[in-house]
Amino acid sequence: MSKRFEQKDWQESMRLKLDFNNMMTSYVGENGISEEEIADLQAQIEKAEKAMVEKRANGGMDWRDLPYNQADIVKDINAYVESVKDDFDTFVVLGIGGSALGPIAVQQAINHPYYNELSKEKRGGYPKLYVMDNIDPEKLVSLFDIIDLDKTLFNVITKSGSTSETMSQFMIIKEMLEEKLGKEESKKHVVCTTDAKNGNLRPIADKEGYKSFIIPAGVGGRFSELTPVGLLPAAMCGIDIEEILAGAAYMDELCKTDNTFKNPASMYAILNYLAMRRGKNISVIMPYADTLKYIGDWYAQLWAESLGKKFDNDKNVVNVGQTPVRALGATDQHSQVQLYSEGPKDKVIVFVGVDKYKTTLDIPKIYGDIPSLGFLGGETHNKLIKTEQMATEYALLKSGQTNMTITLPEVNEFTLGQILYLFEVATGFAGELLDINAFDQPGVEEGKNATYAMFGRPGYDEKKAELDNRPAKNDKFII
Ligand SMILES: O=P(O)(O)OC[C@H]1O[C@H](O)[C@H](O)[C@@H](O)[C@@H]1O
Repeated sequence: MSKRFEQKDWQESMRLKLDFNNMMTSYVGENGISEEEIADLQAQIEKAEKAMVEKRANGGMDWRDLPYNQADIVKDINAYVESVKDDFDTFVVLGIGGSALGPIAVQQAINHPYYNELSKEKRGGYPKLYVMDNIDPEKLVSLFDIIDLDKTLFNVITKSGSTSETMSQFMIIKEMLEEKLGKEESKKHVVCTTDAKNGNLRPIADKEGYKSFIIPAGVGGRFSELTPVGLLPAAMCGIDIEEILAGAAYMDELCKTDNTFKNPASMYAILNYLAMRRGKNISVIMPYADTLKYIGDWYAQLWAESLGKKFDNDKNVVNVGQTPVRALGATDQHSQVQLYSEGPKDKVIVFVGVDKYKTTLDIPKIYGDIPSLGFLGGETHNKLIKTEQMATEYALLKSGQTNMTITLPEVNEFTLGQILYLFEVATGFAGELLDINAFDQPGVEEGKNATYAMFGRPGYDEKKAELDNRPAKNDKFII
C-alpha cells in the first residue's frame, strides 16, 4: 500500500508546495503579475469565496464533500473487489471523458508503469486494468486479442447513461459475453457505475441484475473521480482509495484558509484569471514525472470543459477559457519548449515536480574523457530530471513566459488526492472569478445532436434537415 513518512506530522511532510514566484516576477517586460493586481481583485475574490461557501452549503458543489461522505461506499467497493479479484485476470473500464480520464490518470500515477505486463502475483493478485475511452473499432477489436472474456470483468461507467460511445461499447460487450458465456454467467462479468435513478443504464443494470455503484446526482462527470467512477477502478488494481480521499480532505482543509495568498486553490485560480485577462489563454501542464502524465489529460477536461464558456452568468457573450496543453518533462523540452520560449507569450506553464521519486538511478562514471558526457557520470537521473526542470523554469521565466510550479513530496495516493482536489476547487473558484457556470457543458450538445440526426436517431428530423441544407463544401479545396 502507499508509503507514509515516519514523521508524526506526516500530513505536513506530504503537503504539495505551490511556487508562484515565477508568476509574480519576470525578467522580460510586464509578464509578471503584481501583488497590487491581486489586491485590486479583493472584492471579486471575496465574492467568489462567499459563493464557494454558499454553493457548498446549498448543494451546488456536492463534489466538495466526497472526501467525507463515502465511508460506506468505500467499504462496499473494497468488499466487492476482494470478492471478485481472484475470479478475473482483467478489468476493463468502458467510459469516456470524466468517466475514464480519472481512472486512467490514477492508475498510471500509482501502479507500476508496466502493471499490466506483470504477473498477477506481482500485481498483488489484482486484475490488469484497461480503460477503453474511444470507439475506434480497431482498438476495441484488438483488445480481444489480448484478453480472455471468461476472465474479464467490464465496468460500464456513464453518469447520463446516454453517452453513445459508452453505451454502444456496452451493447457490443453484452452481446459477446452472452454469446460466449450464456445470459446468466455473463451477468457476473459486468459492473455498472451510473446515476441512482436517471438514464438508460440504471434500469438496464437493475433489470439484468448487474452489480452497480452510484454516481451521486449532484456530482458532474469531470468532478467525479472521488466517486465510484474513480474509486472502483483504483481499488480493483490495489490502490488505497481511502488514502486518496484522505489527501483530498487534507487539501480541503488547506483551501479553507481565508488568507488568499496561502490558499492553494484560490491562488491557482486568481493567477490564471489574471493571466487570462492578459490574453494568456493557454494552460500548459507539464509534469516532470511519467506517473503524472495522464493527470494532464484529466486536468485538460476539467479546466477546458468547466471554464470554456460562451456566456457569463448574466448571459453576456464572453467566450472565455484557457486551452489546456499536455506536456511532459523532460520529454517536451525536445518538442514544445522552443515554442514556449520564443513563441507568443500567451501561455501559463504549470510545472508539476516531484521531490522524491520511488527509485534512484545512478549514471555510471564513464566517458570522462568526453566533456559533454563525462559530467553526467557519477550523478543520478533523479538529479538530472530535476535540474532540467529548474533550468526550463528559468529559461521560460527569462523569455517572459509566465509559469508556476507545483511540487509533490512524492507521488502516492495521499498526494494524488491532494492534487486532484486542488485542481477541482481551483476550477470552481476560477468559474466564480470569471462569473460563468463551471458545471455545465452546453457546448457539446450541437455535436451530439448532429450525430444523432446523421445517425438516424428518431426525433432529430429537423436537425437532419438543417444538416442536409448546410452550405456545400467547395470541391476546389477537397484534394
Ligand atoms: O459519464 P457520461 O454521462 O457518460 O458522460 C461522459 C462525458 O460526456 C459528456 O459529453 C460530457 O461532456 C462530459 O463532461 C462527460 O464526462
